[in-house]
Amino acid sequence: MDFRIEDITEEEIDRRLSVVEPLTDSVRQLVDAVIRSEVSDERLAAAKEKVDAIVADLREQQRPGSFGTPYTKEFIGMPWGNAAVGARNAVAPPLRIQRSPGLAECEMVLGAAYEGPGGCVHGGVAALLLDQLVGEAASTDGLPSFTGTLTVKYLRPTLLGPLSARAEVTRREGRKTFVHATMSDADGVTVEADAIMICPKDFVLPTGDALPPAADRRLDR
Ligand SMILES: CCCCCCCC(=O)SCCNC(=O)CCNC(=O)[C@H](O)C(C)(C)COP(=O)(O)OP(=O)(O)OC[C@H]1O[C@@H](n2cnc3c(N)ncnc32)[C@H](O)[C@@H]1OP(=O)(O)O
Repeated sequence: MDFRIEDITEEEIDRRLSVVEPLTDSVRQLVDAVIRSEVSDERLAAAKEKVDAIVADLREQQRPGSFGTPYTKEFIGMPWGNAAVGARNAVAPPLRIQRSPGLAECEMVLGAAYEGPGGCVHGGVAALLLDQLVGEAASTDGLPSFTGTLTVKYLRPTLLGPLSARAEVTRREGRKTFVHATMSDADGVTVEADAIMICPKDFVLPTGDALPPAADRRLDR
């Protein structure tokens, strides 16, 4: 796992985000436009040429493999490639997660890129987002927790559009944290999930350091 340390300030994080987040948003717009565009085949083919040129430009300098999760020395996490919340990942819906002890919540608008059955959210996307949320809720005490088991129950179709999601810790037993999560539309809960999150035994950072005290850790931003 890549938890490398990057020695930068919060101001530098903000500066980098101010550059990449608008780019990621534009790529999200691109994805949505490709799905829904009804322009001619010729214009679609011309768009491909332009996109290929942008890709070639960006690939002139790129890191090998994935983005990983760098941390500052103050243990602020930068999971910017994350599939659910990555600031540089256009696949991730633009979630803004609110955290308080044992609780993670967010509101979102899921559009055409997240479709499963016609007009409805893909079940795997709902599971992805709830998986992230249970991880965030379990980690609000600063202990990194991995999903051991995630059980998802789809109560009724979730229509694309404005939605909210919530995950709450229900109990802790040693390294195990139990979390209940829901996804809801304006009429109530559409998907619910229960997770057993586990803090791996003897967790140490790849730098060889033990984790700092929980109060000093901010696993995400
Ligand atoms: C802020 C960040 C948010 C991030 C959100 C993202 C969430 C994710 O998607 S994480 C990625 C998906 N999950 C994974 O890849 C995890 C892969 N699995 C593993 O790494 C390990 O199996 C891990 C860490 C879950 C458990 O390993 P380990 O620490 O060795 O567990 P182990 O010591 O055997 O067991 C500890 C306890 O957990 C239980 N347990 C172990 N595995 C599981 C499991 N899969 N499900 C439920 N319980 C389990 C054991 O029964 C044991 O219970 P008890 O103490 O009561 O006997």
